[in-house]
Amino acid sequence: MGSVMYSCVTDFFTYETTKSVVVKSWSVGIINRIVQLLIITYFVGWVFIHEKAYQIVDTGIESSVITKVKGFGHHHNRVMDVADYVIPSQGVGVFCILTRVIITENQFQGKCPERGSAHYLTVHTVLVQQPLILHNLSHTPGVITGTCLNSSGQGKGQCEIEGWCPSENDTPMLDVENFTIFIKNSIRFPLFNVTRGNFPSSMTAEEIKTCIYHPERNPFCPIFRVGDVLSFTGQSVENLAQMGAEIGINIQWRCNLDLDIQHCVPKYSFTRLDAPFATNAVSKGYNFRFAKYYKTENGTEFRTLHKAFAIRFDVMVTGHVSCTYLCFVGLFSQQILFFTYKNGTVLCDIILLNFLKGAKQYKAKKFEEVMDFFENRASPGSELSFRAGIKRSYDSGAVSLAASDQRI
Ligand SMILES: Nc1ncnc2c1ncn2[C@@H]1O[C@H](COP(=O)(O)OP(=O)(O)OP(=O)(O)O)[C@@H](O)[C@H]1O
Repeated sequence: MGSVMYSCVTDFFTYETTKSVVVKSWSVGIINRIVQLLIITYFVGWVFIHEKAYQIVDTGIESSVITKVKGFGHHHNRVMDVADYVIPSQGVGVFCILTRVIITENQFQGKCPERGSAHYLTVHTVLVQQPLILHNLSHTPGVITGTCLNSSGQGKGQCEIEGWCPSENDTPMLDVENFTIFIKNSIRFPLFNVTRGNFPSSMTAEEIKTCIYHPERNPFCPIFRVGDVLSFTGQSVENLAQMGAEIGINIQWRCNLDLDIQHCVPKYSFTRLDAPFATNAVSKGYNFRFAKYYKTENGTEFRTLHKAFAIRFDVMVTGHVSCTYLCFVGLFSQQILFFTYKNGTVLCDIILLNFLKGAKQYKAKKFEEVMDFFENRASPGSELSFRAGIKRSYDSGAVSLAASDQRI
């Protein structure tokens, strides 16, 4: 029993290491060195210097965006505020600021002339010729009844529609240039567990209320003037406001964690996202309709229809974080344990082959010298030497092997 225990313990306290065979061959040796040189050149030149492989890079980012728009505008002698011209009003990352609204008040169900000009006259022509088609036309504000109103007697006039009356009429509005947008963006790089906000935590309420973003003078102010944002896109502000548009506000986080975390700051850029349609003949900008419904005292429903031209802002966040391996290990010191475990065998080999009593014998076992069979055949007696196989002679420290003339 005792001897079994003893053998278990001695079996447990063992160390395993790999055994290498050193082949002294010109041909294989040259190929080996050339391949090694190519691999080292590839790693140093391409992987390390060009691709910066000594850095850990991650583009995964978690982000949250909150917005708030402020400002006043005049429309039909009424002062409009944020509740009137920002949709939705909850302060999300994608929101619309109305720049022009066609308001058609007090619409009741009934029959009335369709408003507008040339477009609807064409419809009227079609009406006379093919009445059935008209029930399927989606661009009329109601169902066309087939009756022609206000006719000038020359085939021109207005179609009668059945639906919400009166139908909408074009009127311009709002000057949005001086509205301001507050953007609150918080991000996290999950790989490194680093969190950042788009304005300094030391910023006071006074500073935030008085600052306006400018790429050089005030790059970290989170308040953006609408007129500035539109002009940063390089587009005509009047055109954008007139027809509506989609504007991208990109917040780019490019952080190098080898530097102080204070250098991890946002960079803003602005683009017109619907630029490919800007010069189209149709659908140049962005607009939509919505209605507010009411009831009269006697219970009849009526509504106010809004056709809104709006600038839709889309706040997008992108991230790129880098860090060298040393910085990574510094951030995650528990990783060092794994690193140490992996490199434990290397350390043990160094001790075993250089510092322990009998290091020479261990080396002899670990590195076995074999002479090249074909090269050795050229010299007399060498075949025997090869068959004998092996000479295990090592200098202490480096693995230097000497050919043997010993024959068996
Ligand atoms: N669009 C904006 N333009 C200018 N300043 C703004 C804008 N939106 C918010 N702020 C200011 O930024 C600060 C932070 O806004 P936040 O909405 O978090 O606080 P608040 O005190 O509830 O804001 P509010 O002044 O709307 O009541 C406040 O001082 C606020 O006045």
